[in-house]
Amino acid sequence: MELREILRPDATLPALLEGYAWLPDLMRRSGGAPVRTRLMGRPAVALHGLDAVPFFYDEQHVARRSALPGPVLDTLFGRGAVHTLDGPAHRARKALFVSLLKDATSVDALAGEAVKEWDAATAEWAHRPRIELFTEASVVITRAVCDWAGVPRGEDDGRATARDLVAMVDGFATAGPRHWRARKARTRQEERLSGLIEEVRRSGTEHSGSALHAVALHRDDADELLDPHTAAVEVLNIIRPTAAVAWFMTFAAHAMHRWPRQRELLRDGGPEYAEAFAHEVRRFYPFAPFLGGVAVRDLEWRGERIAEGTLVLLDVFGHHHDPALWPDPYVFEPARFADGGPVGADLLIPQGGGDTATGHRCPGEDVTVALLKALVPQLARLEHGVPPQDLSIPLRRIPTRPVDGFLLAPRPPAAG
Ligand code: HEM
Repeated sequence: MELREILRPDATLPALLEGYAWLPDLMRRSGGAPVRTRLMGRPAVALHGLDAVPFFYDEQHVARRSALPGPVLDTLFGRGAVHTLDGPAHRARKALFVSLLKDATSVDALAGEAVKEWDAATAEWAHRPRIELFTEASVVITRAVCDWAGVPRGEDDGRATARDLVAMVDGFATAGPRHWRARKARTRQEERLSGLIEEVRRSGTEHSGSALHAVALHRDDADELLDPHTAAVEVLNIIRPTAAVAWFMTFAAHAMHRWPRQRELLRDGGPEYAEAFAHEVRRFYPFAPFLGGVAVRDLEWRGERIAEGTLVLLDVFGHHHDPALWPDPYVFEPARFADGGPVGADLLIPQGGGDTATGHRCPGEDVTVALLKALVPQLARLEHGVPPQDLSIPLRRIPTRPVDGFLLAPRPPAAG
C-alpha cells in the first residue's frame, strides 16, 4: 500500500453527512475516473460506468468477506448473512434464496397475498381521516410476507414486526437513535426467529413447503444445518427486504402525485405499464447509494492500480442518473422500459448487477417487481386526497423517503 493511500483523510463522516450526493459529486469532480478515498479507516476506490459493474461482480476481483462493517451487519444484514460469504459457501447459501425467490408461481402467490392484505387494509383506511402510506404499506407487505413464508405475524397483527423490519433498514447508515433502534429490532427478531427455527426442526413436517421450513432444513456447503442464529438471520433476509418494498411504494405515490398523468396511465395501462413504472421507480428514486467489496489481489482498472485489500465501491445512485447511460436521467419516464427493456443485467442495478445465482445480485428482484406491479395500480385506483405535508426527499438521509411518509386522506369510493 502506498504512503499517500495511508495518509489520505478519512471520508466516512462526509459520506454520512452528504448522503446520496457524496459519491456522484466526487465522481463529477474526477470526470468519471476512479475516485480514491478512505472509508472507515481503509483505503477505498469508487468505480462508475457500465464496465465497472462486471469488474466489481467478478469474484476474482472483489470479495465480500470483511467488506461490510459491524454496524451494518448488526442492523441491516445480520452476522453470518449470505451477503458476507464468498465462493462455494456463498453459492450453496445463495441456491436456497434462488429456489425460494425466483420461482414464478411462488412469487405470484406472494403478490396475491399482498393484494389480499391491501384490500383488507384499504377497507379499514376508509374510516380514518388520514394514513401514512409508508407505515401502512410496510404493515400490508409484512403481513403478506409473514403468511407466505410461514412466519407468525407477531404482536399487534404484524404491526410490531413491520416496525422492527423497517427499523433495521432505516438505521444502518447513521450513528444516531435510528441506529440503536435498528440494533434492538434486530436482536428482538433474531431471538424470535431462532426459537421458531428450533421449533420447526423439532416438529418434523408440520411447516413443510414454507420458506421458514426450507431455511430451517437447509444444509450449507459442508452438508451441515445452519446454526439457529444464522438461520434466523437468513429468514430475516427474506422478510426484511420484502417489507422494504414499502420505500418503493412510497416513491410510487410520490411519482403519481408529482406527475398526475402517471396515475391515469397506471389506472388504464395494464400490467405492462405497471411493470415499466416499477422499473422506473427503482431507477429514478434513491435507495442503495453504493455497494462495497474488497480487492482480493492487486488489480488494474482503466490503467489505475488498485492494491489488494482496498475497499472497492460501485456507484449505484450515480449510475442511474448518468446521462451517458440514461437519456434525460432526471426525467421520470416509465416508457424507457416499454417492452421490458432496457433491464440489462448491468444497466438497471438498484438491487445489484451481474448474475443472481453466482454473484451477489439481489435474489428478491422478481418479488420486488411483482409486489409493485400488483400494488401500485391498486394505489392508483384508491380514491384519496393528498393533504398538505412535507413531500421533499432529503438526499442527506440514507435511506431516504418523503419526509412525512406520504400522508393520504382516503375517501370512500363514489356510490354507483
Ligand atoms: C426494496 C427492494 C430491494 C432493494 C432495493 C434491494 C437491494 C439489494 C441490493 C443492493 C443487494 C446487494 C447486491 C450486492 O451486494 O451486490 C441485495 C442483496 C440481497 N437482497 Fe435485495 N433488495 C430488495 C428486495 C429484496 C427482497 C424482496 C428480497 C427477498 C425476498 C431480497 C433479498 C436479498 C438477499 C438475500 C441479498 C443478498 C444476496 C447475496 O449476497 O448473494 N431483497 N438487495
